[in-house]
Amino acid sequence: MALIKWIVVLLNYQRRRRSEWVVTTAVLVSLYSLYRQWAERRELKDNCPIVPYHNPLTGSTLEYRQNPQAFVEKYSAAFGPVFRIHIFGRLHTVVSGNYVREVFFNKNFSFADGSNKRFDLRLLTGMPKNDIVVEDVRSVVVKFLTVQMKTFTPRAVHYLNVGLKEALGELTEPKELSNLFSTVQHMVAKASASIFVGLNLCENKQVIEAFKEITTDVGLAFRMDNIWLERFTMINRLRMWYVGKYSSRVRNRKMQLVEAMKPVIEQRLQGLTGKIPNWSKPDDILQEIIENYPPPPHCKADIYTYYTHWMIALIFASVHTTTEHATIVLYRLLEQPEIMAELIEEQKLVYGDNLYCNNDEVFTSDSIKQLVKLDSVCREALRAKNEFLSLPHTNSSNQNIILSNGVVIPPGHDVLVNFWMNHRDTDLQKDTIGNYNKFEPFRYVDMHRPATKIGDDFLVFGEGRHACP
Ligand code: HEM
Repeated sequence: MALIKWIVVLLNYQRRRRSEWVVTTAVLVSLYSLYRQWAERRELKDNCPIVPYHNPLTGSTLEYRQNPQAFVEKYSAAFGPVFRIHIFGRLHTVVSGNYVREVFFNKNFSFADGSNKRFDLRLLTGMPKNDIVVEDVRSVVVKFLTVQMKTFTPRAVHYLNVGLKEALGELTEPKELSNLFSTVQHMVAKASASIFVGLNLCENKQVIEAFKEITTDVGLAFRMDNIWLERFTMINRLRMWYVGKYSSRVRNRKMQLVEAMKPVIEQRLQGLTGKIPNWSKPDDILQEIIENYPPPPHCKADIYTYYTHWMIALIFASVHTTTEHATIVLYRLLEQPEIMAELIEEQKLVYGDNLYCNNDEVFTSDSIKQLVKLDSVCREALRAKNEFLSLPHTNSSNQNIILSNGVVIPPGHDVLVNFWMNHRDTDLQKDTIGNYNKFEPFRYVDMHRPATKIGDDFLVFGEGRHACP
């Protein structure tokens, strides 16, 4: 009996200690957050309006997440193109209208630093610091991908078709799908792999799995929508580092890619030294990287992992983004199926009988440019997509940046781009149709605004020095 009493006392004591810990931590966290807010607001001594909020710990985050469209419309109408909000645990400045270019074109604003606070690819996938820098990734895309569009376009079209057949089988009769994303994801992964790692590796199931899944794996291993945790940049960086180092989900996926690529990299390195008779240089991005970007002297990763990190950087830039945006376009077409007939008519005009003769070579970048109606559907679907406050940019310099209206952005402070309002701004949008809350498929026909033309009125690919190449 005495023993039971003693155990109960001990358990109660432990429970009390645990609650004391929880309460103490909560108090410290709250005090720290309040102090940070006070310090931030003291630093921001301009007259920029701040969206009112009642709870100093959560700010406007819940209101924004509940209905982002209503939120941005309400406060843009109330405060104009530049205002501040307390969101995601910190004060941010929101910019819209022509002010967005003051952010995109200023070299002291960094998209990489802004997005790394919430999603640092290097930490999350265990890539050593400085082995691969974003400027080099951009150069690779510009020098070896954009320039070679003529060669790569028919290949991409071919492998999109192969991917479609693999995902759905031979389509001899209509098939019902529960969603489009996974089919498009398979198609995009297949086409991207054919260009990034080449024609042999794109037949490897493990490689395609990794191309498809690695972004989701990282997203599942690291969730950044915890309203209490998101304010702590350092703790979140630690969490990201932990995922990159210890998450078995991420590590296994990475190893899957390394193991598949190892023999191919080995063979290519030997081929370059002339040890393989009749070896011909493969025509893909991996080959260009092997030849032009050898591991830097400080690189501690083995050569296979180093080149795999390159592919991971390219996958993160391209596979999920392309899948998501292509899916958005397809859903818009499903919403208004009557548009299809016009698009098929346009394709018949451009390609004639070639459309049905299974010859991917006819899909050149020049012929695709003639599909102006399809292009307009793509641009319009992306203009009208559900994106609100995004593309965070941090002032990465050690001095204040002053916007042309006098608003001061101190070092380390983040700016969010008001994507939603710019895409509906009647001063910026130049077409004659108007009605920007509606999807108008042929809004851009004859407007000389193809889906690739970026600007203040179309921010899907960013703008300025770091716009999507
Ligand atoms: C629909 C698909 C895509 C979308 C919506 C998209 C969107 C974006 C956005 C918003 C940025 C940041 C721009 C800025 O900071 O101003 C970006 C940067 C970038 N994108 Fe894309 N992207 C797409 C596809 C691709 C593809 C296929 C590649 C090729 C590998 C790619 C490579 C890059 C690179 C390398 C950067 C970094 C540029 C830099 O920092 O200088 N993207 N993209």
